[in-house]
Amino acid sequence: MQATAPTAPVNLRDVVLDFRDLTKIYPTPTGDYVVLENLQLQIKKEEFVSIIGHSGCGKTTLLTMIAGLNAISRGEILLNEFPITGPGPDRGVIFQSPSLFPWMTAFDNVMLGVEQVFPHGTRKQREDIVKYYLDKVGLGQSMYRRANQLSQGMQQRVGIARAFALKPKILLLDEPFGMLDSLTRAELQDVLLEVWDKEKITAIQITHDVDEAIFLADRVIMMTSGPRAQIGDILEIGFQRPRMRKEILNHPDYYGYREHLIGFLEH
Ligand SMILES: Nc1ncnc2c1ncn2[C@@H]1O[C@H](COP(=O)(O)OP(=O)(O)OP(=O)(O)O)[C@@H](O)[C@H]1O
Repeated sequence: MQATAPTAPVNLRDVVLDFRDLTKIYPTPTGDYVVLENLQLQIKKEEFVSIIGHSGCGKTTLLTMIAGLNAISRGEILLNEFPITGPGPDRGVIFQSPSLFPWMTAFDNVMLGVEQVFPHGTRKQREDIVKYYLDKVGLGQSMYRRANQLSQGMQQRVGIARAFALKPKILLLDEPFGMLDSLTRAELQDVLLEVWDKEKITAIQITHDVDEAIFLADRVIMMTSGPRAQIGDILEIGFQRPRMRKEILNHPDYYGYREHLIGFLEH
């Protein structure tokens, strides 16, 4: 299928990430594997974007290139007009598993990153940042418990607190709730949206869950299946913010959005 990217023109002043002819090729023993080819996309400041697509189409590849952790083969990604060439504190990542130091408290796990990003503040200022975000994700009473004494959902709350506490310009989320049961998943979607609504940083999230994409995103980017994956379609989600789960589920547009996404994935 030849991909098109039917999207409304974006005002260039609002663009924070600009993907220009982005191509990724992995060398393999049987020859080059072209995962993404000539991908074009613009993401706006303060936008929440979800990316969905079949397994193996290149979503994580795309996210790790934005993070600067995976080399770009051809084309470029401009971040505020400058090409991405490596990782930096302007981009924060939340992975499926938050990789905490198990013997350290939730507080110390977040503090570790905050000390690196804000070395010039006072100890008190750094402590206030850590406490503020742990409180926001609902860990006000548990911040001095060791990470290995926390449930998976609580550990991911620490991951969310840590990512926001480092004050990135762009938040990259690689299936952050993929390992959680559906109840915890819904809880953490609410937590994420609550913190994000206050901070309004640009967020790009990979998910396999169409309901999650609709609940969280301003736009859902649908990727075609690889090899040579591109943007197949883009769906604008018009729900007002802040979003309440119950209102969204009862909204007359909800099932139209859902059918659009499922229709694309089943195509
Ligand atoms: N380092 C690598 N070397 C060679 N091929 C790779 C490498 N990393 C990923 N690939 C291949 O590139 C393709 C895209 O992988 P990627 O992990 O980006 O897909 P994805 O859409 O995130 O998949 P999933 O939804 O299953 O997580 C896959 O076919 C994968 O096997």
